[in-house]
Amino acid sequence: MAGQMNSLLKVAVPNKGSLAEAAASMLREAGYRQRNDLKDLVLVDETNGVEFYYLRPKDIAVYVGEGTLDLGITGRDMLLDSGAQAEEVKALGFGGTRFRFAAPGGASMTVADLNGKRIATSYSGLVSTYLAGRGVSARLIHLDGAVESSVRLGVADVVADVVETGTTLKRAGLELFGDPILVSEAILIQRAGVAAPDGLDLLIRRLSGVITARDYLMVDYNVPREKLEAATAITPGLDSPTVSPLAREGWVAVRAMIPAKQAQQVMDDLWATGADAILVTKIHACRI
Ligand SMILES: Nc1ncnc2c1ncn2[C@@H]1O[C@H](COP(=O)(O)OP(=O)(O)OP(=O)(O)O)[C@@H](O)[C@H]1O
Ligand SMILES: O=P(O)(O)OC[C@H]1O[C@H](OP(=O)(O)OP(=O)(O)O)[C@H](O)[C@@H]1O
Ligand SMILES: [Mg+2]
Repeated sequence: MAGQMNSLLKVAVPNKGSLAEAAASMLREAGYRQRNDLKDLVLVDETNGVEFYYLRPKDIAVYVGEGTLDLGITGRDMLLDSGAQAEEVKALGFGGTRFRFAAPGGASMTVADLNGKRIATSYSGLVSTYLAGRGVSARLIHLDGAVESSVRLGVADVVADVVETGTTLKRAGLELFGDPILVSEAILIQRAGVAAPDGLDLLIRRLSGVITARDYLMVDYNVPREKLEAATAITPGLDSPTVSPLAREGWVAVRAMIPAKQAQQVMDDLWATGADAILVTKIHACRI
């Protein structure tokens, strides 16, 4: 198969930071080779026709937007901040954050209160676009990190930063205000306004397989035939559940995929309906 490919698909992967490990794990789970040495800058996976470039996550949209690399994994917040000519192809379901304003006593503030304020952020592009869209005029103080300390240290009145658990903000004595500027997660990006590169469909199918295998479990159970309708209403499956005959008179076996987060509730509900031998198993890989 590799022999048929005339050129390798060039994919950028975060080399460090919050997304790096999760991105590499997802690619590994999808069957791609990943680097073992964190100092490697490039890894060629000839068998799968892909070349991985390990780059700073904030730079990835730039490389993809310029067309030097075909695809990249980065954060949605980073893509929008960069202003690069790249677009989101697929959300990857990890690295979830919110991008928020916060200030001391922020609980009583609104976005309109930002007029004339100094806002510290590492995402100046994202914040200036947001403020311009709302007719707010503020001074942006660009910092590379540890933005939460800027207010205490007197260089800013407000911060606009990535929030995951909110612990860092709380420690700095800051309170959130306004709607989230952006809900972010890791995404796959490609150059905007050009045809999809060869190999994109296959990569997406593989990544989708990993996401589905993480989000769903398989449930098997036996149920009296007269309870089948009630039971399959609880486990409709993605398409339709598989129903098979059982040697046991009047009973059938059912198999369906269920959302992993609801597994315990589904088992309780099935049991209450009269099902038994309820088994939940992990999906290792799939193509849906
Ligand atoms: N807990 C988190 N803190 C920061 N960013 C996170 C977190 N979880 C997910 N992300 C996402 O990861 C990306 C930030 O990547 P970045 O490489 O800046 O991470 P980092 O942990 O801040 O690394 P560093 O500060 O070492 O550069 C953004 O898309 C952000 O939304
Ligand atoms: O809401 P939390 O769960 O507390 O996580 C969010 C914090 O983590 C990140 O900082 P990081 O550790 O990357 O340091 P940095 O600011 O120097 O990038 C981010 O910039 C926030 O400060
Ligand atoms: Mg950081």
